[in-house]
Amino acid sequence: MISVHEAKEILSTNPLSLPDTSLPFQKSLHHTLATDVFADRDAPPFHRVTMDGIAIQAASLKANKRYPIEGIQAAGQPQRSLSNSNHCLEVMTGAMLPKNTDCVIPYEKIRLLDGMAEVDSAQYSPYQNVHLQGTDAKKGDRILEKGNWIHAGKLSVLASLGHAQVSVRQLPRVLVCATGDELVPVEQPPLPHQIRSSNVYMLESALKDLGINAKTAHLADERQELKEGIEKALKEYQVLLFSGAVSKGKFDFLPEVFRELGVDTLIHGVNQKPGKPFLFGRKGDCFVFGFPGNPASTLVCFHTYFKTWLSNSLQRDTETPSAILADEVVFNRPVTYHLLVKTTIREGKIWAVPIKNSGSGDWVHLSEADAFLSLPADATVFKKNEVFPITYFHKDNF
Ligand SMILES: Nc1nc2c(c(=O)[nH]1)N[C@H]1C(S)=C(S)[C@@H](COP(=O)(O)OP(=O)(O)OC[C@H]3O[C@@H](n4cnc5c(N)ncnc54)[C@H](O)[C@@H]3O)O[C@H]1N2
Ligand code: MOO
Ligand SMILES: [Mg+2]
Repeated sequence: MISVHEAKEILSTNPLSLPDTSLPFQKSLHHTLATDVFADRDAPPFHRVTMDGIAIQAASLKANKRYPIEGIQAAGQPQRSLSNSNHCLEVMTGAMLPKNTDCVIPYEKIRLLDGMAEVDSAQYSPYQNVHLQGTDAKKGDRILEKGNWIHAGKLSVLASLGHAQVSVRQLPRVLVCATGDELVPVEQPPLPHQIRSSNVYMLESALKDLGINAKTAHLADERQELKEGIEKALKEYQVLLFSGAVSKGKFDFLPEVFRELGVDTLIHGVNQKPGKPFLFGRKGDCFVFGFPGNPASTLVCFHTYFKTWLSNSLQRDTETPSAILADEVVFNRPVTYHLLVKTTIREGKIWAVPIKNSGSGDWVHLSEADAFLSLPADATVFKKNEVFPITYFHKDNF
């Protein structure tokens, strides 16, 4: 059976080819930038007032000096000019610093009386409380890079730079398909031998976190139904995510049906726990992921394989975070062990606390985990304080 590393190699040599597309910037959230983005002007574009108060010339300051007020410079008004160096203009946060002034004194440090502003002290220097033009970026500077993931902060940069349309990598059309005769819809009371379908919603939600609005389906453990459903889906979607029916059972028809439909199975079985029967294949430009049906297996394989593969296909910049194991773990089998954990931050470090659970079918304790550590196959004792790669379930980033 191949290792996790070998499986990832196979995935990385079979990327999905995704064209670039132009989107209104509000719709670009969670997409990957396809171009660098440059500043169209300085940031800030003018000397920006940072406190509500008065603007004066710093050189004119004396303790208890009274400045006649010439008027108000509000945010959004063209720049005013101070006509007398012993006068002041009231200024509001976000306004242009008026011409012939170089310092802002906040209202809390002055008294307003009869059209005058009296200052407390002379302890102000030039450009105090002023955000100087071009401090953060100069016109032409690169602000965002191709491959950046667009989150709320980056989306606001696109707005600030006037990118009403933005060039991004297209996200794939994905179908999430549950399999199994035992599954009933959430709204339906299950009979004693039935369970509620949950993995499909788990995958649908995990995809939403990546900006992908997937369609969902449910196919019975019935060869012909599976064949017809999948044949159609292979033509309509770029990615099919299945949960269940990939192991050794008499009704685990997926591997066989894929073969019959001409899907080239590139991975079936990985030396890992959970998720041993994981399957990956392709037919032309349509890619197929068969996640083992146990809920923890489905979720761990989604993150380990699908997410990594998508990020690679999108040429997105990624990080490989790690965390400190908070308790010793012994695992006596030579397989990669994806250990469910809950993370906490203590003394500025990320600690991973193992979640006790009864195996990959235990969805109750799965919900307590926010990540998993991947413990290597070539060791059995994993000591407290050792550092291992971590994958987060809920982190926005890849
Ligand atoms: N003889 C062997 N048996 C099994 C092996 C093996 O190697 N040899 N592998 C085990 C492992 S590991 C796993 S994981 C499971 C994987 O099974 P399948 O992918 O074939 O999935 P199913 O048989 O369809 O279901 C397994 C389990 O998961 C539940 N399930 C499935 N889909 C959903 C869903 N959408 N929502 C909620 N729960 C779901 C299903 O009811 C079963 O309980 O096989 C082991 N067996
Ligand atoms: O390895 Mo399976 O994925 O645990 O039940
Ligand atoms: Mg099975």
